[in-house]
Amino acid sequence: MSFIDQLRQAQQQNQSLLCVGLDPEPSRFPAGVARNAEGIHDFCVAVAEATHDLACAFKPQIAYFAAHRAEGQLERLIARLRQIAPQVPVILDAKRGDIGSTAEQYAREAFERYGADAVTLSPFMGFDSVAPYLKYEGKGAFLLCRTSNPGGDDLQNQRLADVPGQPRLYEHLARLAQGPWNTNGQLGLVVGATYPAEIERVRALAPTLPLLIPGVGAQGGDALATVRAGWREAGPIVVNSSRAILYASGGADFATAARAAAQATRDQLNAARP
Ligand SMILES: O=c1ccn([C@@H]2O[C@H](COP(=O)(O)O)[C@@H](O)[C@H]2O)c(=O)[nH]1
Repeated sequence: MSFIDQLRQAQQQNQSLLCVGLDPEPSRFPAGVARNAEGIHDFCVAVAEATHDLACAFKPQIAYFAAHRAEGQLERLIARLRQIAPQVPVILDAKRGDIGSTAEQYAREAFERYGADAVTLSPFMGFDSVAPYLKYEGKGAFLLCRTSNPGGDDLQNQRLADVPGQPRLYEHLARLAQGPWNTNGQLGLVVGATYPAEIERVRALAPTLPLLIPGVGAQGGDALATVRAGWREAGPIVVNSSRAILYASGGADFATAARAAAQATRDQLNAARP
C-alpha cells in the first residue's frame, strides 16, 4: 500500500489528523525513566502505547536519537510501533538533503534501516537530491516548503526574479512538488501551523498533496486556522504536536497525561474540519 493510502486509512480508522511527534529529550524525562538511550526507547514506547488509537502518524525526529547514540533504539522503536499500531504510518523527520549518491544512502537509511513509511527532506539542493527517495515505491517524502520557524522567512519568503510571476520560493516549491517533481505520486510538503495564510497559499498551489503541519502545541500555532487553511477532501493534512504531548506531565503519570493532551488536540483538529 502506498504511503498516502496508508495515511488516509489511519486517519479514517482513528478519526484523526494528529501526528504524535517523538522528540525524546532525556533531561525532561520523569523520575523512573532512565536518562539514556534505553530510556529514550522506553519513554517513546510508553507514549506510543498511550496514544496509538488517537494518531494518524508517528513522527520520530532523528536528531533526538542520534544525539544520544540511540540509533539502535530508534530502529527497535519503529519495529515496536509496527506491533503497537500496525495501521499508523511512521514519518522519519530527518530533513535530509545532499547530492544524489549521498541521498541514495540517506534513502536507504530511512526506508531500509529504519523501515520508515515517509521521510522529511530539504529540497534546497534540487530535484536530483530528492529523486533517490522516489525510487522506493510507495514511500512518502515531505519537502520542507514554508517551515514553522520565524527564520523560514529568510529564504522561503523571498521572490524568485527569474521565474515567471516572480513567485516566492515556497510557492515555487509547492508548484514543483504538485507537478513535475512528483514522479511517484508520493510527495508531500511541510508547512508550519504558525503561518496559516501560507498554508492556504500552499494548498491553492498544491491541492492534492499531503501537508505535514508542525507548530501546534509548544510553538503556539492555531489548530482551527490550520485545519481551515489546509484540510481538503482531496488533500490530506497531518498536524504534528511533539512537546505538548510528550511533556504534558513531568511526573509518573506522563503517559496518561500524553494521552489526554493527544485526545484534546485530536478533538480540536476534528472540530475544525468543515
Ligand atoms: O517547519 C518545521 C519542520 C519540522 N518541525 C519539527 O516538528 C516538531 C515540532 O515539535 P513541537 O514540540 O510540537 O514544537 C519538531 O520535531 C521539529 O523538528 C518543526 O517544528 N517545524
